[in-house]
Amino acid sequence: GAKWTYSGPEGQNHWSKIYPYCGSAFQSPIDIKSELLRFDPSLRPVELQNYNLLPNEQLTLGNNGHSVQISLPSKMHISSLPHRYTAAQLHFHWGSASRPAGSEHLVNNKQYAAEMHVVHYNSDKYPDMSTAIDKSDGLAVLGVLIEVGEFNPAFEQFLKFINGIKYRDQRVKVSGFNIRELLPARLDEYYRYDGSLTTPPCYPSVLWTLFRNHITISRKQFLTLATALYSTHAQDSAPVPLNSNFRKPQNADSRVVLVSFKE
Ligand SMILES: NS(=O)(=O)c1cc(-c2ccccc2)cc(-c2ccccc2)c1
Ligand SMILES: [Zn+2]
Repeated sequence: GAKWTYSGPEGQNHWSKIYPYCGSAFQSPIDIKSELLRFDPSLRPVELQNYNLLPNEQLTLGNNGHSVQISLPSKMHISSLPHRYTAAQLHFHWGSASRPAGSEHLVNNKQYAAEMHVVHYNSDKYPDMSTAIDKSDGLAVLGVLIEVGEFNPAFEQFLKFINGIKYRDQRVKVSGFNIRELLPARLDEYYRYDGSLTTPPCYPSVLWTLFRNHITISRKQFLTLATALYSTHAQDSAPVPLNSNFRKPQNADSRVVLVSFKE
């Protein structure tokens, strides 16, 4: 990706100078506060197809300088939305060893340790992700809040290879595994709102689904994620650690956040 960072002279307060949408309405993430919520009984459980990948399926685990991402096969898709949304990739946002809180969405002002995003695009209407990325019904992202707690075996399936992608643009192949195991048990309880990419170019093209329930990873797993990576290339003389890669909460404006659950 182009030159943008989360802090400093190219940090998030300056993104809108190069990427105008970053200063526009309908931005993500937001702090999901109780007063924004409206229960919507029509919100059905999220239905996922082909998330249980077999070990003979190869996935690409990569460091794009801003996050760690896993490419996903196009047979994976969301089938419970008005259009089919086909999976593209998943990636993470996290804090740092000294300041573990690094989720992008907050819930009533609570910031979690990290957040996973599973990015899908509307393959009914658009031929590929780059066509869909700036369309108002282009993308659907599933967000999962992550807390430090119990060890997470599913997380280990890719975390054990993270030392192979320490530097920007490094990639390794990892075996397929059940991506459903990275999600919380309850896919019927979630927040839903219209928002944007949380990174430049910040297109307001995302239908956000943030699951109510968090998943956990161990402190050791969190520290591995928070301390293993650099945002610079291997040959750069001044390595820059990759952590605290989260955008701060944006103005909710007059947006309502729909919820699929009561109480
Ligand atoms: N945080 S996010 O979910 O809004 C997001 C979505 C996509 C994305 C990915 C594929 C198709 C379309 C959009 C890419 C990023 C990204 C993160 C780090 C560095 C560069 C880009 C972030
Ligand atoms: Zn993201």
